[in-house]
Amino acid sequence: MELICPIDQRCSHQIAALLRPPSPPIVQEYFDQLISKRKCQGIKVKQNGDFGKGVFAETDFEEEQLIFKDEMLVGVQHPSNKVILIIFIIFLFFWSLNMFNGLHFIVFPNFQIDCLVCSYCFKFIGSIEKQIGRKLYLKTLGIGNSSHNGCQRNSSDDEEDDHYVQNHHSSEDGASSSSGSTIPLPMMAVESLMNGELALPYSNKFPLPSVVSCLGGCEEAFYCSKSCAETDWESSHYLLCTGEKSESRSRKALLKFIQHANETNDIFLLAAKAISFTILRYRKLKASHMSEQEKPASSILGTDLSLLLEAWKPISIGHKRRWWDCIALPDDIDASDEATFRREIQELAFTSLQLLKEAIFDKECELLFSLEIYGHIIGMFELNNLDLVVASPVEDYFLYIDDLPYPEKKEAEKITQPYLDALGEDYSNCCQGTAFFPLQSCMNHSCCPNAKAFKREEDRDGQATIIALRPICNGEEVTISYIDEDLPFEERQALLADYGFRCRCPRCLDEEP
Ligand SMILES: C[S@@+](CC[C@H](N)C(=O)[O-])C[C@H]1O[C@@H](n2cnc3c(N)ncnc32)[C@H](O)[C@@H]1O
Repeated sequence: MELICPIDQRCSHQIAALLRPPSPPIVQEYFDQLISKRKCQGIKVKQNGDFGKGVFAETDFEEEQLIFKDEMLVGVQHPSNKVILIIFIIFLFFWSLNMFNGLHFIVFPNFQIDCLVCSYCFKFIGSIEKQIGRKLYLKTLGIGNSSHNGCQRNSSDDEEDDHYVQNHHSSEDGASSSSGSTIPLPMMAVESLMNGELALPYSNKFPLPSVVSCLGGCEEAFYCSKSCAETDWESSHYLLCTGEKSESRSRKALLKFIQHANETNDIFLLAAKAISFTILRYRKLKASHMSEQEKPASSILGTDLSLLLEAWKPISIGHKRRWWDCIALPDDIDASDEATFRREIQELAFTSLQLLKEAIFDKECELLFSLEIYGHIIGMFELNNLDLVVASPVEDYFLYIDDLPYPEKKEAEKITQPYLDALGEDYSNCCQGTAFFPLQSCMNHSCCPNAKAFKREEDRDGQATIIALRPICNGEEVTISYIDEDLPFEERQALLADYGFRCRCPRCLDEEP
């Protein structure tokens, strides 16, 4: 049965206008402004390279030098890395009623655990005690799915995306729990961490910003500052908040949409942010346009598409294809089943879109709710996203204790070791998610790259950080590797085929049989 999206049928011309790449002068102006805003004047986005857009050095860079940092346009923490707070609150409620009084020890199953981070900039927030206490609480609930330690990619992620892992320091040596499995802790000990009664030794060496609540009152978003809370609210959360002050059309529908995304693919949460971001930009543009013209809304109906095109510009600039056309065929799907697989992906996107439409539909921006647009937004994320990784201060804390001189270390460990044992290997879990970075997404691939996406010790938020792998001269293109470039030629080409292209970097041209 054919999927029919009425908006696609009715508005095919306007949808084609939204999907048409902006003209080169518009693209240039957009990136020049972005580079100036980011204060990364050492680079320029050029459009006339061999592979379309690319990032070029405008100065010389030394090996290991920071080339630029890029702020995400939209990003999400993976649901498996974040507590589902509704369950958490129910748990706390029963606990406050002393309904768990009979339970004197918490049993810690081997589940992946959460990181409490700012929902806008992804910095860790609260305190070392809150981070640890919360992790231990949640372990008792068994929230999350499969456990994987440290900051490695989820096994369900594509192997070919490994280049996008922004590694940070390894936790191979240093602090460790006394056994591979976790050791239960008395409930009181965990509770006193959570409510701030217990201060762990030396935790003041790792201060974290206090937790700021969501402006809409939801229990899913938390921030490191009022400014992050306000910026997130204005850029997309206003429509996607599930709290009392939510401006969504239906909170129930929104919860359904979120649940569906959590159960299927969190790329839908990112797509929802992109749509909400565009709707809110459109409303702002329209309001300022109206006040400039001093005319009522009805009189500028004819210019709506141009306002929507302007609001959509940051998304329109990203390289994109339809999700179900560009997604890599998983290894376990036979080539003869490819058409069915792609069809199922399209149906999944359609289901998600219907749920989102019920939750935040806006008649004036209805083009954004067409399946064609939804498919292209998700496809853009599929082709351009970078893994979001922020190292955990909890790991740093335990490493610090481990590095203390002997008498201090022994004293401190009397208190900290039971917590480390209860956390087990999960003590080093970092914040993980996925995000779209406008400048970084212009970087082309090379199998002999001169740069890498890499977080340094001081990079403790969700920004993308690009570092020179070797000296780079003024005028040279800055490239990263999307895959493991140490693989042989054919394997590299096979992995890059999943990105929809055959590599024509100097090394591949040289190695081509
Ligand atoms: C993330 S985008 C990079 C920016 C892109 N050039 C643009 O114009 O938006 C990746 C796309 O750039 C092109 N590309 C990047 N590196 C390439 C390479 N080494 N060989 C051939 N095409 C490449 C491919 O079309 C690929 O799908």
